[in-house]
Amino acid sequence: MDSDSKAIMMAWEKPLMEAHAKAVCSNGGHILNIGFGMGLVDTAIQQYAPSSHTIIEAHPEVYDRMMRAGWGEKENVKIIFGRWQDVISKLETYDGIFFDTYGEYYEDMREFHQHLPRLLKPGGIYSFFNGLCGGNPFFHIVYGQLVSLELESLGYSTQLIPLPVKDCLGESVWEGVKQKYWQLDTYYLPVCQSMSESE
Ligand SMILES: C[S@@+](CC[C@H](N)C(=O)[O-])C[C@H]1O[C@@H](n2cnc3c(N)ncnc32)[C@H](O)[C@@H]1O
Repeated sequence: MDSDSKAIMMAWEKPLMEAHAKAVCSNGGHILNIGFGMGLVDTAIQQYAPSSHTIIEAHPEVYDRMMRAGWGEKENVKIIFGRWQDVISKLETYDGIFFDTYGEYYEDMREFHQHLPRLLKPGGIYSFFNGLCGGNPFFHIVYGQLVSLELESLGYSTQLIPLPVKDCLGESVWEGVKQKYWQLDTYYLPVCQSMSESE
């Protein structure tokens, strides 16, 4: 929750983050996650014991919380503090990449996608938190198509895997929250792969 009671990440997303982790860790190897938040996806990634697990986080309070929780001492974890835009030159290549800087704009994610061909190894899997227009079923599908087309122009095919979320989302989840950022019954989990690999 931010200082204005606007939700930016909530515990109901745990099963979704577990599904994202499973997708990006399906080849094992070296994993990159951008945006630590509550650490849900990173906790799930750790369960797959990747060879290396790089986390980029920009918010000083989130970074402090990560350090206090011992993330800095995990053997296979490398934490890069800063905005991904400012630290991208420090990155290597990865077998799995997850991107969730929710709070940033679509344009930021779009800019990140331009770096995928350099960051994602051949055969690697990319996924991102698909909260695009999560309050409107029509525009959510439109955005899903748009981002798939943009990724296609970079050489990636995108599968949007439907996951039912209605049961995780009773009214009590939103008590005290100003803006429901998600109002749909189905979450479409993106799984992107180079088109030459997925043929
Ligand atoms: C919604 S949370 C991520 C939640 C995470 N997927 C989880 O499983 O808990 C978004 C995170 O991205 C971070 N963030 C936002 N913009 C960023 C940027 N430009 N570079 C790096 N981190 C950023 C925020 O500080 C926040 O911790």
